[in-house]
Amino acid sequence: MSKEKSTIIYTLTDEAPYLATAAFLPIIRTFTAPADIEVVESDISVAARILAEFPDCLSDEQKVPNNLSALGKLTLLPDTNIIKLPNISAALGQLTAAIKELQFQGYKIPNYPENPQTEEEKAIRARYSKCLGSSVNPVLREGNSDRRAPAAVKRYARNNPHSMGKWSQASRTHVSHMHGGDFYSSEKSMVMPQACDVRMDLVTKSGKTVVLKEKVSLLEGEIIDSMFMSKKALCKFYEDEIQDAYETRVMFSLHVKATMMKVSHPIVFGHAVKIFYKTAFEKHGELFKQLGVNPNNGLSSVYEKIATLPSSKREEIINDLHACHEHNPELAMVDSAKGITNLHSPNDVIVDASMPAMIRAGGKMWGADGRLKDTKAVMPESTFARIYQEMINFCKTHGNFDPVTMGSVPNVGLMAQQAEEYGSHDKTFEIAEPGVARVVTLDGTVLLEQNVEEGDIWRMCQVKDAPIRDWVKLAVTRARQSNTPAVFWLDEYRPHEAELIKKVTRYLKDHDTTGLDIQIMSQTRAMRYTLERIIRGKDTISVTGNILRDYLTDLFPILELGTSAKMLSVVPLMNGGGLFETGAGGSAPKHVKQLVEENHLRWDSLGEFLALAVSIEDVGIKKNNPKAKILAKTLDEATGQLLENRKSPSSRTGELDNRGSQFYLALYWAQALAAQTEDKELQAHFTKLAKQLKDNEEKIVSELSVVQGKSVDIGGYYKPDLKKLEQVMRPSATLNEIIGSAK
Ligand SMILES: NC(=O)C1=CN([C@@H]2O[C@H](COP(=O)(O)OP(=O)(O)OC[C@H]3O[C@@H](n4cnc5c(N)ncnc54)[C@H](OP(=O)(O)O)[C@@H]3O)[C@@H](O)[C@H]2O)C=CC1
Ligand SMILES: O=C(O)CCC(=O)C(=O)O
Ligand SMILES: [Mg+2]
Repeated sequence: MSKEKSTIIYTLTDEAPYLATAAFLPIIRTFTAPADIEVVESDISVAARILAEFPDCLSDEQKVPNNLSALGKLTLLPDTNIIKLPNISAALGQLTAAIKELQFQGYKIPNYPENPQTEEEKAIRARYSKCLGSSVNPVLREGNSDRRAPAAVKRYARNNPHSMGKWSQASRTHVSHMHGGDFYSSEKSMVMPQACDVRMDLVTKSGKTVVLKEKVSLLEGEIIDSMFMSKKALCKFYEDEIQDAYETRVMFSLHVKATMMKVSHPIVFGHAVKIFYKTAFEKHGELFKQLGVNPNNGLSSVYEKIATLPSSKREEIINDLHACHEHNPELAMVDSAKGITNLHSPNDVIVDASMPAMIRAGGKMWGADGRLKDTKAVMPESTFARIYQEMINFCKTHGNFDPVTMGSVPNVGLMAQQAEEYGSHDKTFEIAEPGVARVVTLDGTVLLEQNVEEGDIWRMCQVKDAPIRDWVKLAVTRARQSNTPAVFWLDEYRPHEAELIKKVTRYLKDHDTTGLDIQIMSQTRAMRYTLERIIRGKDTISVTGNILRDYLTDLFPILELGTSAKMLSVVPLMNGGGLFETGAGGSAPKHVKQLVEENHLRWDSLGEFLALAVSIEDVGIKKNNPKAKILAKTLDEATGQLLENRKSPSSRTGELDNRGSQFYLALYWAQALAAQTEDKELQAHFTKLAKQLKDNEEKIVSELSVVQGKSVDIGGYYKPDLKKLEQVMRPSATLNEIIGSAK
């Protein structure tokens, strides 16, 4: 075996996964040390990213390195091995809350200038905007996405089916999307015949040329798209849908992804807020403007900004807001107990998680009275909304899916090198005045142009040729390795996808596809085809663009497994390294609340366990490290044991939680290492650990459970205090002692 030390980089992120890491890292290090694998941390939490942007405001002790940028560079190297946990893609409310907390902790960073006037304020805002929305994933995902439910996980779900709401043919739940004026209907696309630099500008009706983006460097073969969403059409759509929901007495809900589509979707969300609360916004428009109310941050922005007003004025506004509910449909709730609606904050309802939850619940969402009801799920962009309607149609006809018998839908997703929507963040603009929006080469040739009006959202997306080739290759590899049909979900009527289809057809010829079943279908057909197979217990790989990668890898796992936390989520980096993501879901804010209030962490670290196994296996293969290979294999066995013995965390306080589940993983892993005979050294080492853990099982489990039920202090939400966190997350002295001494 090579004696070279290998490194796995373990990211520190936010919220529940960060809490879980505080307990899990010491365990990991105890297991990897004998295989000469060093596990190093890299803090890419939203708090760390903010601090890294403002070294000039911090004392020397407070300064932190820009880990994200360093990791971004490492993703280009073949040796890189990163485990990436879910992180906050901050909506503005989350960003400002994090800033406030850091200021409170003594970091002298500036306030977020919501309405920057001076050059200095504009510069501060530009720095903060680097921490907004999806700003980690597009940097690290230098490869395409391979997400699937491992066999043991699928088997567990079949043997222990989660609850599923019943679908009725009489359900009135449906999806509403725009039929014109959205990105889909305006999209133009082209393939770059050669590399060149372009700019994005607006030639206004009054004859000015406003440069919106000075330079975008494009490569030969790159697909670029220009598209816009019409503000007029969007507002008319909302008016009609709100009225329709009111007349037909069905609940209204809005589903966007304001975090990942960090420029366009907050605007899309804000228009819904302004239209739903139209009379109040009309009456108090001037005052709201003065106060700096930003509807793109949801109704919570109104409540926040009016807090300083005299109580009589405040009450008047609140009454006017409430009055809007009288002539409007009922709104779906995020938290009915607290009166928090679907329009409260743009990061409360994130489409990839919210739509599957609704479909799993039989097409229902919570009403203000705490009851589940049918809903009009409004998703303005028609591009992908239709897949959900297709699934709803299917459920109405066939009833709910059965986790015991249903097949599986792994995904191969295009996302490398800021593909598609990931690359649109700095190329999305709210148009200030009517004119022609253009993508122009620096020598003046117009490549794409469209007429836009004030308030329209115009954007450019791009996808480079190399990621497309890699994506096709990954699809063929997965189809071959799993002997499963693969379907490219591509719509020939969408200009961007028509170009993709041409490339896919061409690049498929580079591979031996004999005996493989690989097809290309529009999204709705692909959904229908996949569902016809799923109810027959058959698996189908979905090969999709970036948005559907995101949507489908929550949708199918939530239906199949009850959660997307149990997904294996691998990003084979294009230059040979590996990015191993954990699960396919987010960072579960409500889990933190439960920990702080009741000292119970329901977060399931199964995603981390699965990611760790493939990450260690990667070390084993690339570094020719047989001990690592054994560690990976036995970790997989341990994960299987954990599922079989039902040692996953429970959601109920007092029962086994994340920490207990991690203890069992350690026990089963040590036992599996003790049982193997390939490596005597590892066997001897872990036999002792396995015995100690087993002998103390009862004591450890009791130490982990006795602390539950009381509130705890972790010293911060976005930047917890390390000592306090360690105390809370590692409450078993016995376990700590055994893990510490075994290293
Ligand atoms: N890869 C990434 O970095 C991603 C980051 N995010 C970020 O995460 C945050 C929250 O996003 P949201 O859309 O609310 O989605 P989440 O996936 O965080 O939450 C939805 C629900 O899913 C369940 N869940 C998710 N993961 C786990 C797990 N490991 N163990 C147990 N239950 C789990 C929980 O439901 P319950 O408790 O009811 O069982 C949770 O409340 C946002 O800030 C978002 O930007 C979102 C997606 C991906
Ligand atoms: O990048 C993000 O903001 C979210 C990513 C996500 O939801 C996913 O990868 O599933
Ligand atoms: Mg997602």
